[in-house]
Amino acid sequence: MSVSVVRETKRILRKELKKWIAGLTEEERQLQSENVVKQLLGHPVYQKSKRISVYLSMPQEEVNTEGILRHMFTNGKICFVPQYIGPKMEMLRLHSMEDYESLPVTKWNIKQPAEGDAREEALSSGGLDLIIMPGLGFTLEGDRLGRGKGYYDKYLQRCAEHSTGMPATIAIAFKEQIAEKLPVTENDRRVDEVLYGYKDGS
Ligand SMILES: Nc1nc2c(c(=O)[nH]1)N(C=O)[C@@H](CNc1ccc(C(=O)N[C@@H](CCC(=O)O)C(=O)O)cc1)CN2
Ligand SMILES: Nc1ncnc2c1ncn2[C@@H]1O[C@H](COP(=O)(O)OP(=O)(O)OP(=O)(O)O)[C@@H](O)[C@H]1O
Ligand SMILES: [Mg+2]
Repeated sequence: MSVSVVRETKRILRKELKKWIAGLTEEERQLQSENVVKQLLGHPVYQKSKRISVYLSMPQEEVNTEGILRHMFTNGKICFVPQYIGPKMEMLRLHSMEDYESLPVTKWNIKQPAEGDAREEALSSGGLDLIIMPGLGFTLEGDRLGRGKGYYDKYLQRCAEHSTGMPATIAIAFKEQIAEKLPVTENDRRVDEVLYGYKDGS
């Protein structure tokens, strides 16, 4: 597939996946979120990680990460969250649930630290052990379709070039976000593992 065909295919797939997710009921999304968060909290890679980046979920669109935040703050993990400004994304320190609640939302309805908010930045303060990855679609081999700005691909590229080294990556998803195959280019980085929710709670 040529680069432009991949780009167009990704665009169509993003639209389809957004529709799929929007078609789930609130209850289904909540049950799957609880299930996949439980899998993550029991995962040995999460358990041994200290410095962890987690995305702040968009209501109705993504696996809800509030349970992860609560667990991190009560279990001595050091929490970093994305801040995207223009083409660039950083991971900045988040201190508590109160800190989380007080964050402003971006024009895409994502909670994040305001521009100019002076916070510890992950790569200049020791790097990350684990990144919990958002996205619209995933394969079980770790291919990932994001929201189309390349923020995470570029961030992982920076991590790879940085002295603190490459963090582990675990994606969390609704089972409806799992695809057999996804179009990818050479900039797309695979995630180490994809965890997804089961509606029956098993
Ligand atoms: N919760 C959460 N936070 C996150 C991400 C994410 O996927 N989930 N990101 C992961 O990257 C970064 C933000 N990524 C974004 C990617 C696209 C658009 C956006 O403007 N989307 C529009 C228009 C797209 C366009 O103009 O081409 C849209 O979707 O309608 C916003 C943020 C950082 N924070
Ligand atoms: N490491 C990189 N360096 C430079 N540009 C990159 C890099 N990774 C991705 N890009 C560019 O970013 C744009 C969006 O990439 P892509 O369509 O893969 O986004 P995505 O993976 O869906 O988004 P995200 O990573 O933000 O969730 C593409 O034009 C791509 O070439
Ligand atoms: Mg990509």
